[in-house]
Amino acid sequence: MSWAKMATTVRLYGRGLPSWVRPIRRFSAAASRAATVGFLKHLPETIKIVEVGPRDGLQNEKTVVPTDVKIRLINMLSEAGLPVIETTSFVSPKWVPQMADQDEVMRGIEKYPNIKYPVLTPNLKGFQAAVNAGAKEVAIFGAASELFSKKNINCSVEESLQRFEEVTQAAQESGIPVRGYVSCVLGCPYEGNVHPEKVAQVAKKLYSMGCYEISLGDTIGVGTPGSMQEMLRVVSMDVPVKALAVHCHDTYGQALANILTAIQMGISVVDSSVAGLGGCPYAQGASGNVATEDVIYMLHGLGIHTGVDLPKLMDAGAFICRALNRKTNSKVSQAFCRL
Ligand SMILES: CC(C)(COP(=O)([O-])OP(=O)([O-])OC[C@H]1O[C@@H](n2cnc3c(N)ncnc32)[C@H](O)[C@@H]1OP(=O)([O-])[O-])[C@@H](O)C(=O)NCCC(=O)NCCSC(=O)C[C@@](C)(O)CC(=O)[O-]
Repeated sequence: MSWAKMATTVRLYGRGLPSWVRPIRRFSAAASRAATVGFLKHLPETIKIVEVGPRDGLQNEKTVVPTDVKIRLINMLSEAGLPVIETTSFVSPKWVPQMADQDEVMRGIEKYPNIKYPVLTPNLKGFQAAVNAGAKEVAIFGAASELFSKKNINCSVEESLQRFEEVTQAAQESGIPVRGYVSCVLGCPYEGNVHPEKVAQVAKKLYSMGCYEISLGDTIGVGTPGSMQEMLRVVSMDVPVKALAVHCHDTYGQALANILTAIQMGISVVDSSVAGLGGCPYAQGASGNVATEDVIYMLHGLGIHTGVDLPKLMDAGAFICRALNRKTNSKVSQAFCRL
């Protein structure tokens, strides 16, 4: 089925449905019932999706993605109703050449009033450049693993926290909200196992610096519902669960199960990437982030509100996959394509 036909077909979802969609709807309805009466009854009513495709999704692409393609992608994601779209990063172009057009991207996108467009800033230099380019929200990114910190941002965890302190202070003075990331929360490509206590320590420091939300990254996608549950149990003793988000890569196919585990524990913010694009350049072997389309399909099936229009999101996924000459990693988009 062509993308155009598929998009039209998907738009029918919820109205006069063709026969092949009905089983999907029945599954969704059954899941919604399970959400209210059964073992899934403690789910939040609303989940905020943080779309990281334009940044995390593209940063690892070997061929430079043209700036106008990035801008169009972000505009399509805005049209699809994503409430937060991580737009680019103000890091060294020598380290991550793909993000070297951060200024043009920030200035070129259409900024919808109800949507946030945060950017990554590893240090004060990045923060100042981001503000000059019009950023209204930034994110700092640390790790629960020493070796990963060194490879990713060229300093120890302790040094990174000192740099982040400078950023959060400057941000507070300018009234700019800061989000914090902790990478390698369920395993590190260089150190292996990571103790939940170490994750909690870093998360607590970022939170006490003033980060309004801490995104816990399973950078290499090795976690399982068991390790996710244990890590969240420990971290939520130090940081309120309302201030936590999960950021799952899907290397071992565990991302949706891990997200479901997290939301059952009260997490109501989930990071994901359109078409499942992504991977950190300093985490070899890690595959893409969980696909936003698949997360939305699961959440809507559970009767959870996200405000995201799935057909429009799938259009954005189709657009970027065409531009990258790549098949989508979203199972939902693949399934609709086969229909
Ligand atoms: C952090 C640095 C900059 C330190 O890099 P450094 O080399 O240690 O920094 P430095 O202070 O020694 O400066 C060296 C050069 O970089 C420049 N520089 C210094 N700062 C900046 C800046 N902000 N923007 C632009 N340029 C900068 C600085 O001006 C200088 O330029 P030169 O004099 O050589 O021409 C570097 O290591 C870097 O850029 N790393 C990139 C890290 C990155 O983007 N990683 C991917 C994102 S994290 C991720 O994907 C994980 C996450 C968040 O998704 C969650 C998960 O999945 O786990």
